[in-house]
Amino acid sequence: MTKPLPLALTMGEPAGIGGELTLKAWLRRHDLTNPFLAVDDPDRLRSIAQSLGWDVPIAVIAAAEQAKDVFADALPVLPQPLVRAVKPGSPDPANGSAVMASIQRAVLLTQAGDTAAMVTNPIHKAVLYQAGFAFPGHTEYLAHLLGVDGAEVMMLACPHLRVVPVTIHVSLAQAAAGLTTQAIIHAGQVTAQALRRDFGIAAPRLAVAGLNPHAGENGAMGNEDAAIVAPAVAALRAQGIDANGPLPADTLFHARARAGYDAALCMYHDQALIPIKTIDFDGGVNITLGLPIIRTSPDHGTAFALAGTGLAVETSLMAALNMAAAMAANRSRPHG
Ligand SMILES: NC(=O)C1=CN([C@@H]2O[C@H](COP(=O)(O)OP(=O)(O)OC[C@H]3O[C@@H](n4cnc5c(N)ncnc54)[C@H](O)[C@@H]3O)[C@@H](O)[C@H]2O)C=CC1
Ligand SMILES: NCC(=O)COP(=O)(O)O
Repeated sequence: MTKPLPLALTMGEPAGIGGELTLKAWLRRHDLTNPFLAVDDPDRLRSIAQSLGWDVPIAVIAAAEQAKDVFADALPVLPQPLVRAVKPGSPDPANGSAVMASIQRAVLLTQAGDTAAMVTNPIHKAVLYQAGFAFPGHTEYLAHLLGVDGAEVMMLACPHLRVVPVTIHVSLAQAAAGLTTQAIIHAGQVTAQALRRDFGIAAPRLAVAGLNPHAGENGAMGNEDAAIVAPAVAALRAQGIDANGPLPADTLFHARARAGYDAALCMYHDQALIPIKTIDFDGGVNITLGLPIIRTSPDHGTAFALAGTGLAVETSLMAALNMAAAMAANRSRPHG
């Protein structure tokens, strides 16, 4: 049997928990579907492993194809040197160029088909902005690198819930002011396609949350639900997508409600992310839909206070690695 293609795992913010999560994921490699390679600085990974007393041999590789042969015995690393030595918890914007280069190289590897998908370790947005990063996060940066600006859709998934924030990294005021029927339709179309292609759900059901309390209460609590959200639901239904809403968001996430849909379209970041991070912070996966490649990520951030302690929980990264592998396997299967 041929070995599955490796996944490309980025460095993330080097002062955060990404490095130790990468090492922990390799130590738990028997729980992974696919091997992975780290696009990272081999010296910093060696130094974290040594300081934590973890036995992780590092294999510096020159090409992705070498990863699957060494993975059983060593962590394969495509070298991406840091600019400055790192102190855990103390980020240095001088390393921003290496953080961005790691993301760019993972994109290129996956675009070329050398890796099955890319998985990103968390970046620290404010630190990267100081290094000239001009995007709200990976989601928008990846769309830009891949030439599909505006097509990106963020999904977060755990075994009990999938959520899609229609507006993403903007203030609450901007989310309300900038919400459009077209953005909801786009998110619904991309989500329905992903549920079919990547998650094997033949007839996906979408729940569409309202923006306002009680989905506007017939206009008494805002007119956006009737004026913006309801027309989007109607348009999605007219395209054959099983969408329902606008539904009051406060009653959308309890267990009986969740059984009624495959993904919830939410109108703003926290409406989507609070329920999933509450239900399954340690198992949530962030997925960028709408790209020509597969990208997943743990649902959490850089957790500076934990960096260097070895205490960061690796399960969200493990879930991201296995979800990327499962999505790649689904995409490579012939669809009737
Ligand atoms: N995909 C990405 O690159 C993401 C990046 N971020 C960025 O991370 C930075 C820090 O964000 P915060 O809001 O502080 O969120 P955070 O997720 O880094 O931390 C929130 C809380 O969860 C804990 N935590 C996080 N990950 C953990 C893990 N694996 N094991 C155990 N405990 C964990 C932290 O210690 C902290 O108490 C920000 O710059 C944010 O933008 C946040 C989410 C995703
Ligand atoms: N709140 C989710 C988050 O910050 C992840 O963003 P991204 O870096 O995956 O775009």
